[in-house]
Amino acid sequence: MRQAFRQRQPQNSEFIYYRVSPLPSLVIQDNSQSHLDTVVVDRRRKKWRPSHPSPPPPGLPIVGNATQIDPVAQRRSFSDFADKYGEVYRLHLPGKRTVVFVNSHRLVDEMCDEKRFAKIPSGVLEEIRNGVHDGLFTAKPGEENWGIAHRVLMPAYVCSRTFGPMSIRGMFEEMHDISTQMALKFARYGPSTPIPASDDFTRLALDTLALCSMGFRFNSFYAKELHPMVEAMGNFLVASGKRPGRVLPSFFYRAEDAKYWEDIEVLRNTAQEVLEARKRHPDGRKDLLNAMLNGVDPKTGKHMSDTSIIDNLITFLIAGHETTSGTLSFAFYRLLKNPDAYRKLQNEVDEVVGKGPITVEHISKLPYVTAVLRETLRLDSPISIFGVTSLEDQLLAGRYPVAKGESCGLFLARSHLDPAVWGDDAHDFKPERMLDEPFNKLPKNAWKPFGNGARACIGRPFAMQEAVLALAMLFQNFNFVMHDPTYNLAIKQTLTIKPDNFFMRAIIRDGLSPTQLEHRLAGRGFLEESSKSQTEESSGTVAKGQKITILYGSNSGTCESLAQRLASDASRHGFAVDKVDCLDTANGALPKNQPVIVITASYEGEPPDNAALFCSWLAGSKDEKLLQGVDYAVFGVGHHDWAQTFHRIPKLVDTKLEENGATRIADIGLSDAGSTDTFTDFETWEDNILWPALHQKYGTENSKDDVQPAGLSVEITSPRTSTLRQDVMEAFVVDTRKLTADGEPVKKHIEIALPTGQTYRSGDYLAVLPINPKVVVQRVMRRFKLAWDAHITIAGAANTALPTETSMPAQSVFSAYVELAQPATKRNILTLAETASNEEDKAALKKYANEDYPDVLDKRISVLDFLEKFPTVELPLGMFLAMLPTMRLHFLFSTLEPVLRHIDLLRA
Ligand code: HEM
Ligand SMILES: Cc1cc2nc3c(=O)[nH]c(=O)nc-3n(C[C@H](O)[C@H](O)[C@H](O)COP(=O)(O)O)c2cc1C
Repeated sequence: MRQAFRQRQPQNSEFIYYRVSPLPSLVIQDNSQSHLDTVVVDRRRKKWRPSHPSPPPPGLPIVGNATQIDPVAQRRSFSDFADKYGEVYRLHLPGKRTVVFVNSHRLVDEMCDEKRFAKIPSGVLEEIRNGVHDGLFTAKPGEENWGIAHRVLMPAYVCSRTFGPMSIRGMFEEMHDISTQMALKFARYGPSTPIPASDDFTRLALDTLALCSMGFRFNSFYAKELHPMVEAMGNFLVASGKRPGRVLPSFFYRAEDAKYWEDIEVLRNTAQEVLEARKRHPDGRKDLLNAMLNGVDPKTGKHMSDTSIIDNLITFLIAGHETTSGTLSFAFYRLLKNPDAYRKLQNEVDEVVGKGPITVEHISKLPYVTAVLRETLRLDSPISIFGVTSLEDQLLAGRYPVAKGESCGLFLARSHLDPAVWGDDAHDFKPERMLDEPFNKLPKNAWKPFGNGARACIGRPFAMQEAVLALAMLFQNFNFVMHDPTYNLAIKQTLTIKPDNFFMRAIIRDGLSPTQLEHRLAGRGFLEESSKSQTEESSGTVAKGQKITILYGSNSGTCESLAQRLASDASRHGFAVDKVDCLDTANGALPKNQPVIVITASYEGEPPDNAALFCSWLAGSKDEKLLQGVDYAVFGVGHHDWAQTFHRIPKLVDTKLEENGATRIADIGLSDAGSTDTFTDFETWEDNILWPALHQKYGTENSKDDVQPAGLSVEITSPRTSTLRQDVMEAFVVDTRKLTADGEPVKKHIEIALPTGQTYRSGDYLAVLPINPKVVVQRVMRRFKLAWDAHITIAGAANTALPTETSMPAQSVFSAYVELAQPATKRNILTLAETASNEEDKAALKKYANEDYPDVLDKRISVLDFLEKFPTVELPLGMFLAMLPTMRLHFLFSTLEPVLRHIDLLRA
């Protein structure tokens, strides 16, 4: 039985008794109580006064707060709790488990005291332990293998030449090898291809770890399929994440469990093969496997056992890949959202590394790059929470009780924003606060992305060297832009967190081709290329005319469409468009020997999202020779409502380009979107100012043959008939007339012009592939609560004549591909009855399917009619679609003689 203990309440002079569960005592579910709601009152004293004003998260019996934690976004749930309950709260989980979460620096600091709290793997870590046992990450306190591995490996991780048999520095070349693969992949994608940041950084981290830890190449940048070990690891981690949340008896998870153990076997067998191969063919590689094989524990004199080596080989992959890739992905996101930091980082790389190859000596000379990573790890710690267990019954901050053996979570996503440490701008990305001097003065335990004490991350120097190298190499050779400039951080959570759906584009700097970049990265000097494109670059001309670059800064699309319009006009004026893209793609690199036309807006006096990096670079440059040789013209769009900053950005770009040595070839054009038509203003500027100035400067002239605006190349298809495999052609209805009086059943005279090549004789049938009336389609959209522009994609394996694996507007599907008016079949109605939530509706529907079915046929009651009549029916859209016949031909019979190529019909 655990010890009860006493505390004097600050608010009054009474003693109250806390006893920590699971004692036979009363659990208070009282709103007046502290966050730490498991405080239990001794039965003798039912009265208990709060030590803190906020209530705990109210939970449900048995499952406690489990249902309030979003299983795919736990971090968000914990943040919401932190908003509501402050610096500390306790959650109740199934199995009478409780976890105390701390969100402030002062409480994290207390929990970092290893005499009071220790890491004892539980939850997900316990599941991972099934695969890697007492490996470093999942070992329990006091396990011998942890001590041996820790002491053998610590020197290997120390980032200095003077320590241990090998060091992280010795792994630089192999890290460089994998970073080069990634850089070349970016280069070969080209500037327009969206790069899935998290995926490519995961490839980088995995391949680097496998190569540096065991000399093994996953070749993720080349292989389409994942290596079996990588796949098994992914499955194993996902399963480990799910297993702690199980609520049913294990019998129900037999298939999942079998797969889980199978994946563990794949991981262990692969690691074992690597180990045995190394033992058979020892080499002098400076990798972790050799460090583990050859290292001797200075304390016990023991070597690591084979099992422990295998456990730790897998552990490195698990602990090191998502964490490092998440850090790099977040760093890119933060840099792209903070142009000043982006520019400072790139300037530092340019100054320190220059244009030559990056060497290991550069790594420690890039303080700003390091600061960017530290600041990223503060705001977006990939492991945003780490756990410890209380070693005794104790009070936090002298007032919050925590029981011996109770689990605790140090929630870095909040403690890293504590204004007491980070100030009011804690949410801002400011790498300056992480430069060595301020960083070294931070309060103890304020920055904990790598965990704590003896159980802190052993891979920290490895990860930092790898990440600094990747950032330096990428920024030395590329500029980056967000693929979607309006993207805002969304988090994907697995074991760690990473940006979800974050895509960027990479534009090679210095006008290099991918081949030239390859030479530079390999330190082989500059490669003169004799390719056609290089020759064209220097002359500035291509077969179709003088090259022109068009750049836009645009959030809501006006300036982008003006840019596209200018591009489509260019050929008529003797110019060939080299590039139309956002201004950020020209950050630090404006082309020479060709005119550059800039079209941009302003937002609250700031640049549009896709021009921020460019403007930051330009505003920060004061070198009248920097842009010599660049010819430019600017058109700006603004709105007079923003009087103080009206046209601020286009005017700024226009003057700063000139100040930095570029030549203005036409006067700035400006349009006020609030008072005139911008497109007309633009055309006037184009025709009266821009093209004449360009002709004068470049000696070009308007094309004589191609005087019409180019327009877009358009292909018209009509996929419905081929998808539905109906051999019909388009015919025009020339005339329709109603032949019957109002109130009588409608009869119409319809006159149709036959398509070319079609003949018709009296008595022939006419087949029509109809379209459902708009009002009926609207009824479906309403019943299924579909937005007017909703799209539907039917999965490929479905048995249907409808198009699959293609996103189609729902309106088109319901208008043209399915029969909506078909009377419901008995089976349809019985299915509807099954999905009705109300017993009366079920009974009524069953009656329709049986004795009243003739009525259904008589009145042609469709599935849609039933759905509207019985709102309690919850039919999934997919089932509804499956019930409907695909649109078929309807046959009409003509009563009259064909007249020339027209036929006349009577339609009843
Ligand atoms: C930026 C990248 C990384 C971050 C943010 C990170 C973060 C962490 C954190 C927070 C812990 C403590 C977990 C806990 O207390 O439960 C940890 C432990 C660990 N990490 Fe890392 N890690 C990173 C990279 C790596 C790499 C590259 C490796 C392998 C080379 C690695 C290997 C380990 C190991 C083996 C442990 C367990 C140490 C022990 O308990 O003795 N980590 N890491
Ligand atoms: C939130 C907001 C802020 C704006 N701020 C300015 C401004 O500071 N100066 C200005 O001249 N126009 C301003 N405008 C007007 C836009 O620049 C103008 O609507 C322009 O056409 C937008 O171009 P885009 O569609 O290419 O993004 C602002 C518009 C919005 C919606």
